[in-house]
Amino acid sequence: MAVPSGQFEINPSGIISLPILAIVLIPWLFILFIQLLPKGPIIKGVPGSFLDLFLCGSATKFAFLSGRSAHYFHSLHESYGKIVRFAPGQATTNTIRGLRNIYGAGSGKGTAFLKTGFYKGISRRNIFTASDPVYHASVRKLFAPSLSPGSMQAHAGVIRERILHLHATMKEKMEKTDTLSLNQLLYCHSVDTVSEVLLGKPLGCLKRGKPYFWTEQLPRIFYWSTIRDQFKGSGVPTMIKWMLRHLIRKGVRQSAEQARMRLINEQLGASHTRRDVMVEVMERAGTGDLPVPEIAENFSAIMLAGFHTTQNALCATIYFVLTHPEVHAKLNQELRSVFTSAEDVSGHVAQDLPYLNAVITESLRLYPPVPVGGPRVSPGAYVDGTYIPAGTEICTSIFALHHNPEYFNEPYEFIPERWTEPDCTDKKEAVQPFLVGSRSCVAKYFAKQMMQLTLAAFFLDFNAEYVGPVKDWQRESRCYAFWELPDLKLKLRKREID
Ligand code: HEM
Repeated sequence: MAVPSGQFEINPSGIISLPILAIVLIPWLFILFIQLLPKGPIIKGVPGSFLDLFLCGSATKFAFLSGRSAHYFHSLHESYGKIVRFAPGQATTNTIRGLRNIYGAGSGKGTAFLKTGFYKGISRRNIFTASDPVYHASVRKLFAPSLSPGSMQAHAGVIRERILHLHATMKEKMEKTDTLSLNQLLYCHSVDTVSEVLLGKPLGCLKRGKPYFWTEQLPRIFYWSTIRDQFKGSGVPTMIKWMLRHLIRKGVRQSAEQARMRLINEQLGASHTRRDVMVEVMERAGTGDLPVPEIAENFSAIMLAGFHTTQNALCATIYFVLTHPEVHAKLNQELRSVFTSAEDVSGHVAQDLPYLNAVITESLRLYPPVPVGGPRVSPGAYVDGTYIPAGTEICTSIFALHHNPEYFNEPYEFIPERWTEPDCTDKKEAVQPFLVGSRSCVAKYFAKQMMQLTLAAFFLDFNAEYVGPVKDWQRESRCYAFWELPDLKLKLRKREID
């Protein structure tokens, strides 16, 4: 009988019979199961899914693979409490004390919760991936002074120039259509701004109309690093690595790295027209003992860490403001009382605007760009009253901490007034999107300044309306280290200044 069009004919002799499939599959699954059984210490007294314990943390693995890890960790805390086992040798906390115990612990030998092997899978040793506290401290000492609040003020003018370029690009596009998707534009803006402040050269992504491939590698690298971490010892990562190398994307990661290092090395040799971060760092490096290739590797790491994080935060804040008309009106009123347009936004004034900063902090609370806290290895210490044996992996889920109902009234609501009303009883110190301690975000003030200036300028220059399909920004986002954002589709009009 002829098979209807669009369907495949099934040849019964051509398919593998069920018993043969079972003979092959069952031993393979059994070996995989044995390989994935926990090899580290068992955490006693920490609750978690009983079923998952015997299924090698497969629910967690699925959550990571499907981009639901932030929500999954939060739901584990809702079911099991403040410290939860999310895989046989791995635990998470969602409390302020837990956060301080893990990330605020000293960096002394034997007392610090050091970064886990997960980071080694991301790239070579640098400020972000290093677990050795001595090496990390030497790099941090070299870069941190140029990213302090005092130093950042000197870059406000450059950031404003980038913003004006962004607005000019948007206005040009608005001549053809009044509806724009801002995701890529804000990504290009973040890349150009971060590279200009750090290296003294905007990469020209906005001008080009799209990012360079190598600027977008980090989420993929994080994704594969997570898979490697979750499936370590099972042979699965080796198989995937082999397939990627030989069959699919031969050398993509390598050429991305080469392109990035070429740019940095060019800038190290170029003459700079202003005192950007690279000029300052190289002056300081003259008296230290970090070789130039190591400094270049660190510039690369710092730059990459800034691209997606700031774009995530900018997009989310614009979405939250535009979907809350009363917040939008209040913010406009504050901005217009001190600035006329994007041309005159200034870092000094923006940093002291209470409502603008409340909007930013509330957005970072609801939608922290790094939602699942960085994993650390316990040195054998108490975390919020529970002993976590040496060698166990533990983290604070920032998303779960920021939504902890013990700390926040209406934790799922966007309420900037939490940060301005003196009577508000919410626990403010529970909001730590940049983490705390010696491994917290080294560029926190840079990120904040970029947000203050970019957002102030956007709301001053445009009347905007959100016209995208999303009703719940958080639920509709996938999380692979950073968020994979929904479409920030806006209907825009240039604001007439009266
Ligand atoms: C809103 C924006 C940002 C947020 C929420 C954020 C958040 C974070 C968090 C949570 C960490 C700790 C990660 C971990 O331990 O696994 C971190 C580290 C780091 N961030 Fe950011 N970040 C932002 C923007 C930036 C920018 C703009 C840059 C650079 C231009 C940057 C550079 C770094 C670096 C280099 C580290 C590693 C610091 C160290 O270990 O000493 N970040 N950031």
